[in-house]
Amino acid sequence: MNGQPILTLEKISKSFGPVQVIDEVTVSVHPGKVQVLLGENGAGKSTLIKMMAGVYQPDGGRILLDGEPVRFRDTNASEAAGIATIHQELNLVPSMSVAENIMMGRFPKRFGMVDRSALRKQARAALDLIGLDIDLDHPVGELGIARQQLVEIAKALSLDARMLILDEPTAALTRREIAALFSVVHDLRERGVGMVFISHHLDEIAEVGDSVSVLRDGKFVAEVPADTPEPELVRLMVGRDISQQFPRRREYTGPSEPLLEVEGLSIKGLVNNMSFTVHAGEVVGLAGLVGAGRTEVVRAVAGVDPYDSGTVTIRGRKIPRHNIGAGIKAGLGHVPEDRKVQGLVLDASVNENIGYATLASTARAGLVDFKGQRDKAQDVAGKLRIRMSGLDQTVRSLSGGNQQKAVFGRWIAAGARVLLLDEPTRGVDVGAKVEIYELINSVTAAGGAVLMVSSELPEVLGMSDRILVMSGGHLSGELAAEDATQDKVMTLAVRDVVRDLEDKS
Ligand SMILES: Nc1ncnc2c1ncn2[C@@H]1O[C@H](COP(=O)(O)OP(=O)(O)OP(=O)(O)O)[C@@H](O)[C@H]1O
Repeated sequence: MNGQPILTLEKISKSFGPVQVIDEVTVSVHPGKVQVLLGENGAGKSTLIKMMAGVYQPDGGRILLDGEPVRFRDTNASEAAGIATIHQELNLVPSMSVAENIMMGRFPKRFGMVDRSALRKQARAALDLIGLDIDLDHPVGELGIARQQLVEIAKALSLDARMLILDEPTAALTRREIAALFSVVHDLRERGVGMVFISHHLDEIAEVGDSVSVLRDGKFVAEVPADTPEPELVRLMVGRDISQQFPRRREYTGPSEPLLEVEGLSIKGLVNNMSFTVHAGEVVGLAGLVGAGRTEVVRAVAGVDPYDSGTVTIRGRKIPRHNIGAGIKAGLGHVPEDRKVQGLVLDASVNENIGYATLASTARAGLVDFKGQRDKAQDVAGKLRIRMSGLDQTVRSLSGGNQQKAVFGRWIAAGARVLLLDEPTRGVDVGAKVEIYELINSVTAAGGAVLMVSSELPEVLGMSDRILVMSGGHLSGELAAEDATQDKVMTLAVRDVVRDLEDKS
């Protein structure tokens, strides 16, 4: 690539204790270009961007800023050099307004008081940089994640950032929001901003990237153009071909008894009279648009949230509402949408997190069998290929995708018979996705039942035996796997939206 890079990591290495996580990796970020970082979960992408941002210091190699060696002691130093990171967990204060967030730490003053009108003017100018037209006084916490992200980008640009690091920015966005984000990215590229982009969605790479640096096990594998065909990217990334993206197999031949029965489930304003059954050996996909009520159904069934009426029956046992423990006892496992908030004890070890639901099942004669539990955790972590230094590593320091595998592992270890999966492969790389699908197969092959919410339609179509579609809190239809297409699912998903529009016109 021509021209001087903004930033170069040159033969950079990093270890945590005895574990070398990055091994002599070189990567450059050029003005007006989007440099994609690609690699499996745990390959070292986050560690690399943390060194660009001054969160971590490398143990070997050099960082060059405009061709000159530099050392970022902390994030303030990298920010002063014009480098900003847009994290997955955003850094905004939810209760404060859009304008206050953008101007945080640099409120304009007049006669010793905050100059509100100057504050609004400067914040508006920041939003104008990316053509974002939102209410300056709106509390940030009430905006959707996509808009919060754009506010953060506007804030960074108003602080004169000339290089943006976008860490899995599309993971929690809808298609339309992704399109809006990409149009901002294209715009910034025209204006000469350099960007680093991390995503596990290979189809986004050609659309948004210029060049791709592929990492495997902390080592540089190759740098290729962003329009490299996806199968080739996968091969570079995981070191093998993935022949079948959705390897659904129906191996269960036992009786198809109902394992999960939901009758007339209603939550005021969110879910209206949902009834459905999931049988032994079955994967049922729950599809719908964001806000259709899918997660609310799953959380109510799992006992996380209360519901107003209806019943939940697991393996013939009626489960009291709002009672997580009763569900677990009946064989229920829940992989929630937000693993950090609901799924994991971040400062506990992998062993403890996986074992959390298992201790009871491996107890012998009423005694807790720690050794048995540990063996089981080791076995499950191995099957899931959780990349870790050992079972005692804290979950907080695992890479994002490996954290997701740990939540999954808990229920596999506990032998859950009914799995509720809410976006089970979010943040998970293509190779590990197939591993998770294989685990879903093994649960159903053993006579278990799976209810899966996913915003990725190909995943729902590829892995479900039956698809329930929700629209506006209702069950708007059901499709057998053989008959389901993206179009048919979408038609059912927007049914209530269309009806509302017709009623209004
Ligand atoms: N503070 C830490 N202490 C110990 N090990 C760590 C620490 N931070 C990261 N690691 C290890 O470094 C490796 C690389 O992690 P990193 O988060 O960079 O991967 P990643 O490529 O971003 O993965 P993902 O796609 O899952 O987000 C992992 O094996 C992780 O366990």
